[in-house]
Amino acid sequence: MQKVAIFGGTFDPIHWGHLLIAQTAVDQLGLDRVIWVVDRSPPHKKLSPKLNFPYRWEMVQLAIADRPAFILPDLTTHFPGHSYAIETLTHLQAIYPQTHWHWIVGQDAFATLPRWYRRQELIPKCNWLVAPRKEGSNIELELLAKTVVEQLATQSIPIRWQVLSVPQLAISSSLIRQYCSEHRSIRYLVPEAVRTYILNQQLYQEHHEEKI
Ligand SMILES: Nc1ncnc2c1ncn2[C@@H]1O[C@H](COP(=O)(O)OP(=O)(O)OP(=O)(O)O)[C@@H](O)[C@H]1O
Ligand SMILES: O=C(O)c1ccc[n+]([C@@H]2O[C@H](COP(=O)([O-])O)[C@@H](O)[C@H]2O)c1
Repeated sequence: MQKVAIFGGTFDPIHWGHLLIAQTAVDQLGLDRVIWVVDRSPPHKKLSPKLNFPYRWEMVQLAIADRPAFILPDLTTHFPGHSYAIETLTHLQAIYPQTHWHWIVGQDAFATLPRWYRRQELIPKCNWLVAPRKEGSNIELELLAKTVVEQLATQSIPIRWQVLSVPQLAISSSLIRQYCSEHRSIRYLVPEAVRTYILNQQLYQEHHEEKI
């Protein structure tokens, strides 16, 4: 059985934090590959307006180009609109049989797991790899995980999960967008190819975050 992890996100844009998490998962679990899934239009995110999907997809492709173990499938023909995690997993299971599945999530996304669509089917099918997101937050993450596990237990959903031992980088896509809009450098926050792409395409020149 090969070991594969799915890493889904908006990636608006992809940054070094994402890449470090994926590489840590490969090393810690001995994964054969990580499949990057760029969300077209995540309904759970109310930020506005998201960069068009093709730009976000292209930046992920640039960022992972030198890593054969990182795969970016083109799911647009199968899922032209939004797709939920369970639909993505079911689709990939057909392409990669004989696979032990993992799913990479940051601490904040992990907290929302008890509300994901068709979670009764999805959650038991994967080993959940959780990346801490707040500095010095080991205790906080333990408490969060306890809450998540309890919430799932009340829904009779068993979960296998583990923490990724990743050095925490306080980098977020929103920070990159903010820096761009303030004409600050994003060097060392994103891979060079991504930085050049953002500059050439003049992305994130205006700041549109909604306070919700
Ligand atoms: N620095 C980080 N440390 C740990 N997890 C992260 C980090 N950045 C992103 N993630 C996780 O990666 C996944 C995809 O993240 P996403 O594409 O939404 O980026 P983001 O930086 O969280 O974006 P935004 O700032 O717009 O909310 C999510 O599960 C998120 O929790
Ligand atoms: O399938 C769902 O119901 C679902 C609900 C919330 C989040 N997700 C997935 O969680 C991943 C991280 O989400 P985000 O918002 O941090 O980019 C991404 O792959 C989303 O598709 C999935």
